[in-house]
Amino acid sequence: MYCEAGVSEERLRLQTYQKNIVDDDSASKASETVKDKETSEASNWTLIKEIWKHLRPDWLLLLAIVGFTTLTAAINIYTPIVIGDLISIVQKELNNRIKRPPDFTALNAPAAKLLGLFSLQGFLTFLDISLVSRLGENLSKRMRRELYSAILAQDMAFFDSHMQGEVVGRLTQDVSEFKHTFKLVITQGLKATTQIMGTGVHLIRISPSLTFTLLATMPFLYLAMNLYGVYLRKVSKQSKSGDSLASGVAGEAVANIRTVRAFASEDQELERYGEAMEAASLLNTKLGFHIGAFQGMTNASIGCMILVILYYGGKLVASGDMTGGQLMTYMVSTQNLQRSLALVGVLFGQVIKAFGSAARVFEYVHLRPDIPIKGGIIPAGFEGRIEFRNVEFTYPTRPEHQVLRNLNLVLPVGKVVALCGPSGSGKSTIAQLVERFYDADRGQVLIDGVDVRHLDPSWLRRQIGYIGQEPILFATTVYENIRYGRPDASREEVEAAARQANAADFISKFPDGYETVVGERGVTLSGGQKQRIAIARALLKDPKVLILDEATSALDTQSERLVQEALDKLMEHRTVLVIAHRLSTIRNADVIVVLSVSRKEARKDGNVVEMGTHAELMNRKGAYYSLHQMTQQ
Ligand SMILES: Nc1ncnc2c1ncn2[C@@H]1O[C@H](COP(=O)(O)OP(=O)(O)OP(=O)(O)O)[C@@H](O)[C@H]1O
Repeated sequence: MYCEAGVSEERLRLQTYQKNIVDDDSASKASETVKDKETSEASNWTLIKEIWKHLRPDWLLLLAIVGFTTLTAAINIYTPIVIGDLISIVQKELNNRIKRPPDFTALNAPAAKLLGLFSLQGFLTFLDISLVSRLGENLSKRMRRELYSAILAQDMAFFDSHMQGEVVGRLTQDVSEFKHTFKLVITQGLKATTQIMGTGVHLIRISPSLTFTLLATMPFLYLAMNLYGVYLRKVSKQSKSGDSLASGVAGEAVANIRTVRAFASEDQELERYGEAMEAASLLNTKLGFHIGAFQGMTNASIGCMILVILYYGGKLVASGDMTGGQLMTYMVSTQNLQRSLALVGVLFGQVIKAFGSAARVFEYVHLRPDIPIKGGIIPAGFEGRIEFRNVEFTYPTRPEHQVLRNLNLVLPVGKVVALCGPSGSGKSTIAQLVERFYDADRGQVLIDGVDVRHLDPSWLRRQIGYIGQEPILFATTVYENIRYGRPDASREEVEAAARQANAADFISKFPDGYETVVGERGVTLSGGQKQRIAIARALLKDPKVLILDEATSALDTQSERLVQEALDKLMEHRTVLVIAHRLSTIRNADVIVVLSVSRKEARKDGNVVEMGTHAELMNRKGAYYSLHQMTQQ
């Protein structure tokens, strides 16, 4: 069927994928799927440019935050100086207390200054946090929008080879993680960096030679951090993929909980999730190891810096180029510097992770689908003649299995063409090619004589109505579900479509009528009810071409009668392609096409075994006749 095909391949792919990411060190290799064109490693610079694109609309807000943060950092550098002044006054009064009684009024000025600084600092912190929160939300909103629109624009081959949970995970987890780190970097990181620079200047003023000795070691440290950072980013991306795959496994089971329950396969699902978690946890542990090593090295480097100060500063004091007090002040300032550097180190680890997340977000954004959702010719009129000319087709996710071979088929305007044949013979595939969910590998699918590849896909899909065996409804009201067929339809048109589809009666019996919420995928409705809502939706869409994929096969006789009646109305004056297993439903079709899975049976080595009306095919006593006899037994 349309949606369920390829589930087993998906699992196989998942297992291979998990094995890859554990065995293989290369994140890009791990994320390769059959039809994966995702770019492996976007450079940091490209990522920064992407992020900036989403930040630019808020540049004023960003500037204000940078200004406020810098001011907060300046206050943090200045406050110890005022505290020092205050201590000096106390010290002075202490020294003079033998000569005269202490005069505490001298304390008022620095105390008032401190009060002003603390109040300003509090106010700036409030501004910073609230503005950064706003900026982060705006940024993540834009990223999510762009990512979601990129996901929705992907072709079916993409959805065949990516797990639902993994795709949605990028939209939720990855964007959230990026947003969280972004906010931290803008507030804490910026402040720490400014403090590092401010304290640095302060240190140069105290002792230029000692400070330059320290600075000389910096480029080596920077280079080492950068090199290790590149590697960390790769490991981080792998670990994120592992996490997403685990959520994908759980998401799939929860989405298909009815099947899981019916097969009592809860334990099996738990085990599958456990395996995925195990793989993810191995990768996360590896990441933790490297982040630990990175931070350990940062701390050790800072310790070495202190040693340099003591050693070199001690020599300066001994040679009379520096006082003991100055060395003390220098040490205290470097302690502040060390704290800021440690914070930057911690943030650096987070930034590495966040870059991994951003890379995963923008990976999909840059993925160009082979079949776009829009663009191309929009013909002035549309008759509805469909032709398959020498079509060959293989699903991209299963290149070794050719599904359609030399298929030639015409769906005349306003006629009903029925496809029958064994399971796997390609009936649904033909329908998917009409909708251009996939492109033929060779040959052409022509709509009114124009190759579908030249037509605007969204225009084409608007001309086609599809009713499947298990209609998918959205978790909203009956009314909204019907109106999905034509969002600008009026209430009267929606109700008229429901009446035509034999749905008005049961809808009016619901206490909330058209406002009844149908639950996820329409679970609160019966199969026949869902089917009639889907028919009402299709009636409202009023398509020229209709595809009925085993639309009544899952229903009981009573329900089938109601649905069939509705379908008969829907089929009037349209080109209809019926996919059927039960031959009873296609007796009246204008043309019946019998397909085969095996090459031997088919004409000219293609898929079609026989073609004709019911009477012609019965007289021929060939494949259709045999199928008919089988269903009669
Ligand atoms: N998305 C997909 N990716 C890979 N292979 C697929 C996909 N969908 C279907 N197939 C394979 O293509 C072949 C034809 O499938 P299709 O669904 O068209 O058959 P069908 O005649 O409609 O079968 P059924 O009557 O069981 O619905 C099958 O071998 C199937 O496994």
